[in-house]
Amino acid sequence: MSIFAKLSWYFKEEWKTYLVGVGGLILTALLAIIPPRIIGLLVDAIHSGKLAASTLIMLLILLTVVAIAQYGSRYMWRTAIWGEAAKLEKVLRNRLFWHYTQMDQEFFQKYRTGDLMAHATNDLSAIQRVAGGGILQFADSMITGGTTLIAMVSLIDWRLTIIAIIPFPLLAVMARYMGSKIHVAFRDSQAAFSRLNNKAEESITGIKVIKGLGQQEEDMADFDDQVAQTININRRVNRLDSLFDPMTTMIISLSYVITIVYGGYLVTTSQITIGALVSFVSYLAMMIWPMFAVDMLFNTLERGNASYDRVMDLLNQTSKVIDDPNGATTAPRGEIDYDVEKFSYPGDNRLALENINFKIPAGKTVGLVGRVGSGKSTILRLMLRQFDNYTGTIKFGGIDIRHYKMDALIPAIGYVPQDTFLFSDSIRENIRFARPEASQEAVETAAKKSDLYNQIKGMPDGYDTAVGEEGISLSGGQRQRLAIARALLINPELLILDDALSAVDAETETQILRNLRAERKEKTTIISAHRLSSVMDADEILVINDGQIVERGTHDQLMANNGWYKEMFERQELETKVKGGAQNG
Ligand SMILES: Nc1ncnc2c1ncn2[C@@H]1O[C@H](COP(=O)(O)OP(=O)(O)OP(=O)(O)O)[C@@H](O)[C@H]1O
Repeated sequence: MSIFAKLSWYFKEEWKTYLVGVGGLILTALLAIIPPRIIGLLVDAIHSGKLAASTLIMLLILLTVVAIAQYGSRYMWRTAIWGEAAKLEKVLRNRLFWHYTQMDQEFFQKYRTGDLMAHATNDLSAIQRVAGGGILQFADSMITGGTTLIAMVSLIDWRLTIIAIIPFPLLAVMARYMGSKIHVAFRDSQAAFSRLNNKAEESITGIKVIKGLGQQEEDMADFDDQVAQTININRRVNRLDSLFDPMTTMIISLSYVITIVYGGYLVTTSQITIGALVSFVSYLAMMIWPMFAVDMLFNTLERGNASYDRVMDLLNQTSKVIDDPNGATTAPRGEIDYDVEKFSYPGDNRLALENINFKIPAGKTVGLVGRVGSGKSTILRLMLRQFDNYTGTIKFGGIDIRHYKMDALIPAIGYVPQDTFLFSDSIRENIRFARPEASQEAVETAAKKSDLYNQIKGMPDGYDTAVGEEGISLSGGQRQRLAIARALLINPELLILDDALSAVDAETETQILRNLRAERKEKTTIISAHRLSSVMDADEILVINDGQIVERGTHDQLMANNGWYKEMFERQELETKVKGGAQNG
C-alpha cells in the first residue's frame, strides 16, 4: 500500500478527477446490488404463484433503468481513472526525460542506455498501472466487496453471510505472504529485462564490429544466455502467480459449497425464501471479482512499488555539473584563459590532467596534439562543462565558465567530435540541427565551407536526402564534414575540432582549414588532432603527454625543439611521401 502514499502527491493534485472516478465506482457498486435482489423477488413471486403483470413490468423497467444508470456510472469512472493513469505516465515520462537531458557525463557512464530505456518504458507502465488498475482493484475489493457484503447481511441473512465468507480471510493472509515474494521476483525480473535491453542495444549498435570480427555466433550465444536468464526469472514470477490464482478459485468454490449446504438448510427450514438464496448466490458471484481484485491489487502495488523506487532512484541522482542560477546570461566572448591544476575522472584516482594552462586571445587558434589517451579530449570536455570537479579555473571572456548559464555558454561553442551522431532526418535538418530556422542559403554556405557542397549535390535528393538510421549511410569523412557544417552554421565564438578531420584526406583537410581561417578571423578555434598537418598553422601548439603539457610553441618553434613533435612530424611527412609515391608508381 506504500505506493499509494508515495503517489499521494499526484492523487492530491488530481483529487477532483479521482473523486469523480471513485464516485462512479461507488455508484456502480450500489447499482449492482439491485438486479440480484429484483431477480430474487421475481423468483419468490413466481414460486408463490402471485406474480402480477403490473409488478413484472415495473420490475423489468427498474432493471432497464439500473442497466442504463450503470452504463453512465461505468463511463464516469473509466474515463476518469484510466485518463488519470495515462496522465501520470505522461507526467513521469516527461520528468524522467527532462532529468536525463539535465544529467552530466558521470550519470551516463553509470547507467547504461538499455537501463535508462527500461526505466522509461517498463517501470513507468508498472507505475501507471497503480494509478489506473490499482485504484480500480482497490475500489473493487473495498467498495464492490464492501457494498455486496452489506447487501448480503442486510437484504438476505447475516448468519449465511458469515458462514459463506469464512474462507475469505485465508485469501488476505496468502496475498500478504505472496505479495512480498512477488515483489522480490518482480524486481529481479525488471533487472533482467534491463540487462537484456542493454545486450540488445549493444549488439545492434555494434553489429558492424561483431560481424567484422566474425563474432556473430558468440554474440548470439551470449544473447541466448541473457534471454534464458530473463525467461528463468520471469518463470519464477509466473510460478508465484500460478500458485496464487488457483488458490483464489479454490477458496471461492469452498464458499459456494458452504452457501449451498447451509443456504439450502435455511430454505428448507423456511428461515429464508428460495428467492433470497438465489439473490445470495448472485451476490456471492459478485464477490469473486473483488476477491481476484485483492490478489491483483497486491500484485499491481508490489510491482508499481518496485518500479517507483527504481524511477525515484534515477530522479534523485543529481548532476554534479550545476547550472549557476545567477550565472551570466550573455554569450561569452573574448580571450580563453585555461588554467586547470588537477583533474581526475569521477571514481578514478589517477590524474587525467595536471597543470594545463594556456591562453587563446580571441580570433586565435590553438592545436592540441599528443599520443592516444594523452588527455586531449579531456581538456576539451572540461571546456564544455561535462565535468566541473577540477581545481583551477577556465575563463572565457574574463568570466569563469562555471559562472555562465549553460544556455549562454554551450551555444557559443561549436563542438565537433571525431564520431558525430546523425539524426534520422534529412541532410538539411542535420546540418541546421542547432539552428533550425537557418535558411537554405545559410545551410549551403556551411556545406561549402566544410567541403561537402558538391557531394550533397550528387546525392539522390540533395539536401532532402535522408540520413541516419532510416536513411543512407554516409562515409566517415562525410559524417565529419557534416558535423563541421553543423557547427559552422551557428558561427560559434569558439570552434572545437576534436580529431574531427581524421577521416578526411589531407587535401580536403587543407581546404577545410583554409576555409576556416578565412571565415573565422575574429573567432577562436581549438583543433585536437593526430595528423600534425591539421595544427601546423595554429598560433600555439600544445603537446600533451600523460595529462601534462610537455612541449609548446608554434610549428617552427617545436620543430626547432627536437622533441616528440619534430619526430612525429617527420615521420608523418615520410609516410605521406611513401603513400604518394606508391600511388604514383
Ligand atoms: N570518462 C572517463 N572516465 C575515466 N577515464 C577516462 C574517461 N575518459 C577518458 N579517460 C581516460 O583519460 C585519459 C585521457 O583520455 P582522452 O580521451 O582525453 O585522451 P585523448 O588524448 O583525447 O585520446 P585520443 O587521441 O585517443 O582521442 C585516458 O587514459 C582515458 O583512459
